[in-house]
Amino acid sequence: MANESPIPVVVNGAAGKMGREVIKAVANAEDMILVGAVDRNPDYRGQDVGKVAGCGELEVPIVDDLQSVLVLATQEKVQGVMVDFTHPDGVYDNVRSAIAYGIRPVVGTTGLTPEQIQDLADFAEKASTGCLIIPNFCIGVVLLQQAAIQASQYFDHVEIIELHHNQKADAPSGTAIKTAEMLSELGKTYNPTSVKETETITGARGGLTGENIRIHSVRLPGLIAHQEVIFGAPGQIYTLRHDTMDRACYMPGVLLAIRKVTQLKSLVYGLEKIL
Ligand SMILES: NC(=O)C1=CN([C@@H]2O[C@H](COP(=O)(O)OP(=O)(O)OC[C@H]3O[C@@H](n4cnc5c(N)ncnc54)[C@H](OP(=O)(O)O)[C@@H]3O)[C@@H](O)[C@H]2O)C=CC1
Ligand SMILES: O=C(O)C1=N[C@H](C(=O)O)C[C@H](O)C1
Repeated sequence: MANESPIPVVVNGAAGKMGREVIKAVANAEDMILVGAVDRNPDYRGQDVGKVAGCGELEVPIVDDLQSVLVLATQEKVQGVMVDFTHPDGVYDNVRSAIAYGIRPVVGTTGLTPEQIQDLADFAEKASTGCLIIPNFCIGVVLLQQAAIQASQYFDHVEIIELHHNQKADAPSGTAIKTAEMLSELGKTYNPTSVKETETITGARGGLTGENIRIHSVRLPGLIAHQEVIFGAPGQIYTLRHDTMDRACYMPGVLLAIRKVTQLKSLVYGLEKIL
């Protein structure tokens, strides 16, 4: 880092649960400089984002106009990065805007459809701009996914249970969708059925992915983020489980992504691809 300029970082969703953690992490990273904080929640408008995040004044006010912050970021000496932890309803437009301004997106927000991800990939490719979409920044989750891929060579039956706090907007979780996609990479058809099933309560068997894997979503206060991948075979059950106890667990992955995206010229989907 010695003589290099710090990476200018804009945080979108800065007043949210994840946004506050990112503000603290970026403020403490010597090779990054926070240049903008955006959030649509009117309760925090104009407030210093460092005070909101609980890490002391940073002299960066929270604003609700992403475009103006992106324009400001383009004035920096080196190309900036936008970290997005907002909401499924706005993330696609946020990412398009950032790429249009040449600001590289690091996207933690889940809920993008496969079509939206493909469209953003095409847009990033045309603009030769790096973009990272990471459904889960936690290393423990990547390890769980890799163990699941290994187990899937030997098990034909698998279901996923994801459990989250009840403020979560999207279901199933981005992590569960990505896990099912990763299990499909072997080209297997999972869960061959031998009986005709009837659901007397719609949804009782969970949501069925294109990989023929069922995902069950639990939403309760008291939870943060948890996932089980359960494999079954005659006479045995193999369960993989990951538990998030504190959102700080995502920060090493977020900082890594901010650094890595500056070296990319296209869109990459998944933390496992940049480790
Ligand atoms: N990839 C990962 O590792 C992780 C991903 N996530 C994902 O990150 C996202 C955010 O999670 P979390 O921090 O818990 O959510 P929060 O609701 O706590 O925070 C989101 C913040 O962003 C604001 N916001 C929403 N939409 C916009 C927008 N279009 N422009 C500007 N600000 C906006 C919200 O305001 P308001 O309250 O007014 O809506 C809120 O202040 C979710 O999609 C979640 O699934 C979460 C944890 C880890
Ligand atoms: O909303 C959350 O909290 C989380 N969302 C992400 C997801 O949908 O997978 C990542 C993690 O599970 C926490």
